[in-house]
Amino acid sequence: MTQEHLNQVAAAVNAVKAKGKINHFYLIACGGSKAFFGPAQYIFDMETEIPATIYSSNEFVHRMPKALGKDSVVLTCSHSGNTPETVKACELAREKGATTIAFSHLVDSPLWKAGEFDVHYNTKDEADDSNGRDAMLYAVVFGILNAIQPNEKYERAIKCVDNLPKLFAANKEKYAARAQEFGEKYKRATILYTMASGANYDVAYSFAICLMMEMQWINSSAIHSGEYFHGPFEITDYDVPFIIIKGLDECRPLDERAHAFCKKFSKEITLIDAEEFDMDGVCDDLKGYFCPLVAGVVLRDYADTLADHRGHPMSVRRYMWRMEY
Ligand SMILES: N[C@@H]1[C@@H](O)[C@H](O)[C@@H](COP(=O)(O)O)O[C@@H]1O
Repeated sequence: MTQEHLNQVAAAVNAVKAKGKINHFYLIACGGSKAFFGPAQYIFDMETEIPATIYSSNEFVHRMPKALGKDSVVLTCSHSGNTPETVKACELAREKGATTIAFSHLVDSPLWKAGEFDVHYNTKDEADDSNGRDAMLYAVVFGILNAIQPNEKYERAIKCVDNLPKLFAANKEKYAARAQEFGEKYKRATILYTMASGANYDVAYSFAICLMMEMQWINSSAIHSGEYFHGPFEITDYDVPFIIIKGLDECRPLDERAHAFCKKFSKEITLIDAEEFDMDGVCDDLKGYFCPLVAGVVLRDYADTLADHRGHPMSVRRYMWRMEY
């Protein structure tokens, strides 16, 4: 991580540390940026008694939770830095006296100006992943946890963040052939469901709403592995494709159960079993937390090869950023 990035993390963490009391962590963004906060919410939930809630930005703007105030910590993210509802949410939270931390790829963007503490990240095509979005988020999350309830576990987690580039490269390589196979097999698919739970649920969610619906115009929906049995499993059939992520956290039994049922009736399951991930350098008690980051990188490659086989670039949009909405 560059010194500049380390300074940004330190400023955000120190601001949270300086608060006498924290009543709530609010994690606010839209679409893929909202999904980015999923694992962070899971970590806060498992590691501290302070509640952490994810909001879609516009819902936050319209709801304005009652507990929001000077004791709150608000994390926002906008890749472009320009999504109006995210900027507005950050402005309102700051007006209410909350400590606002804004993640964005774009320095000096409207979100950057709205947030009190700004954290920049690189995209995956730039420089290296050590200043990437996942690295910056985990450095802030574990930094905050270590500041408010010091624990050597968080120090190990912060060290693991430096290991992310290696972890990502190893797993991309490990899954490259499977990604190719997936792209070829499903290039004519008209629907692709994703299933996961726990820390990985939002990886399935962003795969469905961003990578498939937004970027490939393929019908998709993320199904929570626990919720599968409460409605969605009725659509299971031999020709209905599912991507199932089996995670490494406390919720893995939910994924196991969904997979065990689904494979009886669907012949179209793409299983991403995190037990197979190369997690070299990640301590056992942290694997569940780092797993969604690896799953995200692997699934991005699955989507990229699919796009390639379909001849439909991931960058094409019909409506997004092209008109008023
Ligand atoms: N795939 C997502 C979209 O779902 C989302 O609407 C957008 C939010 O934008 P931003 O992160 O710039 O606020 O980001 C990505 O492109």
